[in-house]
Amino acid sequence: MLETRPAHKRILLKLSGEALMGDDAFGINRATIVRMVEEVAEVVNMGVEVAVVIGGGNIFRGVAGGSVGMDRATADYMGMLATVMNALALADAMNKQGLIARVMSAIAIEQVVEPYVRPKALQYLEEGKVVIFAAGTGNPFFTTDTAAALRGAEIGAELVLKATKVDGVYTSDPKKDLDAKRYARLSFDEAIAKNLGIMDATAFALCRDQNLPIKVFSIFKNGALKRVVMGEDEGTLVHA
Ligand SMILES: Nc1ncnc2c1ncn2[C@@H]1O[C@H](COP(=O)(O)OP(=O)(O)O)[C@@H](O)[C@H]1O
Ligand SMILES: O=c1ccn([C@@H]2O[C@H](COP(=O)(O)OP(=O)(O)O)[C@@H](O)[C@H]2O)c(=O)[nH]1
Repeated sequence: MLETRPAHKRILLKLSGEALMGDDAFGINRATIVRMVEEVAEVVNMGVEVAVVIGGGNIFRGVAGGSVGMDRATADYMGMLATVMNALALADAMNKQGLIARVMSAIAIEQVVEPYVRPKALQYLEEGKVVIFAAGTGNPFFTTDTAAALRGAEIGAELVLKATKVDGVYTSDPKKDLDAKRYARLSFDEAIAKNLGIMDATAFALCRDQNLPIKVFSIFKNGALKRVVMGEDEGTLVHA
């Protein structure tokens, strides 16, 4: 008989900023964000506690041309602010879908969103609200993947889910190498040693040290999030 209960109680979902563009050149594609939110709603309605870290590549890319030659830290702060915009759009779409979403920012912008306060985030999750962590880690030279690992560890998530443009971790970048093979699972040590570009080494190392597994799967595949949450065969598991 098929298992009908979720395999995980609390998850940290990392949503790619770039994937929010859909087929557009930059920005947020409405149909894409609505579809993502429907998928999240499905698992929330199954009783899974969901926290989200959202990227910013869709907006940051728009200014990346202008950021050439810019101070790296300044450009990174712009990237973090881009994630705040995405978080607001995502929360709005979630609230329209009937979910209750709360945005918490790692950078203080209190007129816009509340600051990240860990006990408050835990309280929201226990209440069944979706918590969207904005502004990454709040520090330049990091990525939202590392923010996902960090917040995932802080909230005691059982799994970090990286919803991205490819359907798993490959032996090399599948967008450049047609012969790349997908792993069903691999260890953190292997991912780091082989320098697999799907996630940065800081994120992998943090998850490895905290024994927090990562599942990489495609954001474009219908029902993939639910299948991951149900513990079904989907994407690639990176484990200790
Ligand atoms: N070994 C690999 N396996 C899978 N994808 C890879 C690999 N190396 C590089 N990539 C690339 O990494 C991209 C995902 O990383 P990134 O752009 O940081 O995603 P996100 O926008 O979700 O943060 C994929 O679109 C893929 O082209
Ligand atoms: O803790 C963080 C998280 C993000 N960023 C900046 O924000 C940008 C957008 O995040 P990311 O590239 O991870 O988004 P995604 O690839 O998911 O769209 C990054 O390029 C960084 O410039 C940062 O400086 N510190």
